[in-house]
Amino acid sequence: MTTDVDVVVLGLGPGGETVAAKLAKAGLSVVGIEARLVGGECPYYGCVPSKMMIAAAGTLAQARHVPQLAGAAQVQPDWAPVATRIREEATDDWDDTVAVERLESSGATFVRGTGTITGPGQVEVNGTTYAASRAVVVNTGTEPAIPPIDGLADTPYWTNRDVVQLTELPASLVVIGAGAIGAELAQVMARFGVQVTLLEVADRVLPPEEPEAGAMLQDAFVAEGMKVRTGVSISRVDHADGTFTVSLGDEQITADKLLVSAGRRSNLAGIGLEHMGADPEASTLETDERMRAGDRLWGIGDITGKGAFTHVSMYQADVAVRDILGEDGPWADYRAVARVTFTGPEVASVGLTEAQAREQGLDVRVASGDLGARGWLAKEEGLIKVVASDGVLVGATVVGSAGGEIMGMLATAIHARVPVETLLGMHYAYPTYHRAVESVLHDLD
Ligand SMILES: Cc1cc2nc3c(=O)[nH]c(=O)nc-3n(C[C@H](O)[C@H](O)[C@H](O)COP(=O)(O)OP(=O)(O)OC[C@H]3O[C@@H](n4cnc5c(N)ncnc54)[C@H](O)[C@@H]3O)c2cc1C
Ligand SMILES: NC(=O)c1ccc[n+]([C@@H]2O[C@H](COP(=O)([O-])OP(=O)(O)OC[C@H]3O[C@@H](n4cnc5c(N)ncnc54)[C@H](O)[C@@H]3O)[C@@H](O)[C@H]2O)c1
Repeated sequence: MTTDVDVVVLGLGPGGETVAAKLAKAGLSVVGIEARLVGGECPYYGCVPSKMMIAAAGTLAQARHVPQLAGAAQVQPDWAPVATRIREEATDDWDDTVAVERLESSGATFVRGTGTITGPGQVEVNGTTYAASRAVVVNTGTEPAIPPIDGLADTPYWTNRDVVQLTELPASLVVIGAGAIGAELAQVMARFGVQVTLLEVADRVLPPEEPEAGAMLQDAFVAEGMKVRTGVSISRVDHADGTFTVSLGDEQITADKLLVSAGRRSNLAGIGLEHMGADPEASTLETDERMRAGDRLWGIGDITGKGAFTHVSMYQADVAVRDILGEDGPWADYRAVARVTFTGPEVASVGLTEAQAREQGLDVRVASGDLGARGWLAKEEGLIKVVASDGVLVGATVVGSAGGEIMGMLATAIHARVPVETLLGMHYAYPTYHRAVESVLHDLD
């Protein structure tokens, strides 16, 4: 059976859901296809439950800061309120009825199932072919990547999808991978009293970020009692009698549970991209500034490789919507992609790192400093680093409890190409955290 529509959206992560709803509201006939839950990884297994966990763990950390500044406080962690909030307030017990109703109320048709592109503009799901006259928008996202470590595949390891569903915590946990997922979840577990060992193959935690940021975060992890091992090579993983054993050559690390957070794999293979002229073997879907990936084909979200973040997926969704509706831009611009790893301290960054700016052959100036008066008042260590070229900022990193918020002004400066001279002429309220930006900018030359 074939049904004619204007647009098919394949995969309804944050971007796909946005595209489907906005195009339907604009009057197009839209079918949205989702194999699992409408909204994708972020609301059910990613950002939302993990940030609920982080808010709870951060509260414990604040209470533990009391002796340094204000006397004594007793802290008795309990996972039950976190598990309940995730179930009842965040995920509706992993039920997307509300999201499906929201989508359908926009006028879109929803189909639950695994869709496959079978020809130009044609997507098949559950035995029906939808023929799109205007666009197929692919937003199929990612799955946890499981590294090819001997023995690992045969063990009952966890991924982020298991950790967010926990009702009880283990006594001990090994975490493989200290990217954003590993760093955030490992610290939550540690703050709730789990004995955590974090293993990272690269020479530092959060390898894509500035080395100074990774070093500061690693120190914070160790100060909170986590074991952190960088530059490791895991030779084997075993599971017997309820215990995981992770072998680093001759050395063995044991724990009750194992979390694999070693990166993500794009859901591109097997979805039939070759029928619309795209490479089905590629790890990312190549898109232009309008998010076009071919004739009548658009791609958005993590699969585009432009930053695996909810806000990037939704930004790209808006670009694709404008293009499909025949509107003018603005088209996609990735100079000032902002990102925050919500650890304690937060690691927030925007634009290029110093190394990336140098690789691009830019005439680079850098400066860094601490959190100034506010950091001293709060007894808080932190870092602000800026990367400038030709009189404007091209990158910045902030490490601190309010790192993501301080980074906001730096993102504006990079996005709008505000000259450093102009930034130096503005007012910075005393004693805010962001006032430290001014001193760092003064050190640029
Ligand atoms: C633990 C964790 C924490 C995170 N925290 C943050 C954060 O704080 N901030 C942030 O910005 N980002 C965060 N992220 C990343 C964020 O979740 C993703 O960038 C975001 O979900 C955007 O993904 P997406 O739009 O590409 O699609 P996804 O959310 O991956 O959704 C894609 C959807 O497509 C469906 N699908 C796949 N193939 C098919 C098919 N053939 N047919 C039908 N449906 C299909 C899938 O079932 C899925 O629901 C986090 C991720 C994780 C795992
Ligand atoms: N706060 C946020 O915005 C947030 C939070 C979580 C995730 N995310 C997004 O999701 C993406 C995926 O996160 P992720 O942490 O899974 O991936 P990642 O690629 O960022 O990190 C994976 C880490 O695992 C390490 N690794 C890989 N194989 C290993 C091995 N065999 N042994 C030891 N270490 C190994 C890698 O070197 C890397 O540092 C992130 O890049 C980010 O874009 C964002």
